[in-house]
Amino acid sequence: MAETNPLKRVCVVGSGNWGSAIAKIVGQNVLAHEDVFEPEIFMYVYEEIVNGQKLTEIINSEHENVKYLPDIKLPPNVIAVPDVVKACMNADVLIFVLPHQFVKDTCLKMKSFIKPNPLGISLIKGFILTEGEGIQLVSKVISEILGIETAVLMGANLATEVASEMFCETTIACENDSYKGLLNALFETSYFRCKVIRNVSGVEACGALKNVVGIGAGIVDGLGYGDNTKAAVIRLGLMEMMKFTKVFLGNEDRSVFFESCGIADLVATCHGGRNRLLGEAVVKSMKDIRLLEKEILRGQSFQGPLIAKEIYAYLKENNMLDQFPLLVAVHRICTREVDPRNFIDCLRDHPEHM
Ligand SMILES: NC(=O)c1ccc[n+]([C@@H]2O[C@H](COP(=O)([O-])OP(=O)(O)OC[C@H]3O[C@@H](n4cnc5c(N)ncnc54)[C@H](O)[C@@H]3O)[C@@H](O)[C@H]2O)c1
Ligand SMILES: O=P(O)(O)OC[C@H](O)CO
Repeated sequence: MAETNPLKRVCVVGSGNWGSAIAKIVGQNVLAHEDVFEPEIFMYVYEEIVNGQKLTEIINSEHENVKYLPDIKLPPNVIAVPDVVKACMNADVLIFVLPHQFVKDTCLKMKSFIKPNPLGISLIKGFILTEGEGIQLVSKVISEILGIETAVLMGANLATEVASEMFCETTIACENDSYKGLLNALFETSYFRCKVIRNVSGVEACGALKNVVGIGAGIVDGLGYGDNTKAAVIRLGLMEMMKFTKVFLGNEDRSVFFESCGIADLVATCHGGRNRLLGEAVVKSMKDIRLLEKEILRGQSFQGPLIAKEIYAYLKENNMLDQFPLLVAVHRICTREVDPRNFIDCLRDHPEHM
């Protein structure tokens, strides 16, 4: 009888700023739990040429993702693989950490090649908008395409700070309690404190929505307002996040907003996130946001504008635009339909004040 390997093989699907930072943690943790995991992990890298060399070759020789997470060494047991099928085919655990617009295509490529029942974990903060189907949670799309159970991990986790081992917390959500030990073994470190809860959809909604509020925080920074105004953006943004989660998901569990994925991630993003940078840039320059993304992030991506568009489509279809003025204004400012200077009116006239 063929022997089955009891050790679990882990694959990280994605290798941007956050993908590389989490690969560092997971790479170290699989070595610390050699009775549970295979010692090597594969990291799927969307191949590109950097300084005349393939990025996968640079990562595998220098153990550094010089483009997306420079100056941070990855453990040598993190192996960069340019073919997603080869990266995922023997995996028992699939960690998804791609910008959400690439999730569907990537999962469709993986679909026929994965093992029967791997556990998926999505670290992706976004929604997926499909023509005719509306918006969906990323974890749901992964689960539907691949036929797997998908947990989520979201929190106040600016990747560069995590990679530099500055203390932070995160929230993991999984409906199946039996995975709790495995999830802690994969992700927890002395500087990355994980709390495992059950509310998958609530945690994921927080992760997506805070990116849009983060742009709003950048807009008030760009307009020259101070901390009180930013606090108003955070508060009104949080109220809209709670309301959206209730109407979109029927999820009324407010406790999730007090976890790291909720208020903490909102505060971190509104102060130090890439989406905040975009909001500020949109006020100071009339350039198209895709050009700003290229100039400011040089390959990384702002997820906020796409998420704002996805939310806008949902609200429009459901005749609820007037109930979410902050989320709607961010979308209209990003598309240049509305002058950023009008953003303060939307805060002043917000229904929360009525
Ligand atoms: N960066 C952070 O601080 C952070 C923290 C928490 C969560 N997140 C979330 O993690 C997710 C991934 O973000 P990131 O920061 O790791 O990425 P990133 O924005 O740094 O980089 C973009 C990535 O997309 C890849 N890519 C480009 N075209 C592609 C294609 N056609 N197919 C597949 N991949 C392609 C690039 O190679 C690169 O790895 C997002 O949902 C983001 O919101 C980011
Ligand atoms: O840099 P941002 O705005 O994409 O936010 C990064 C993380 O989501 C913060 O937790």
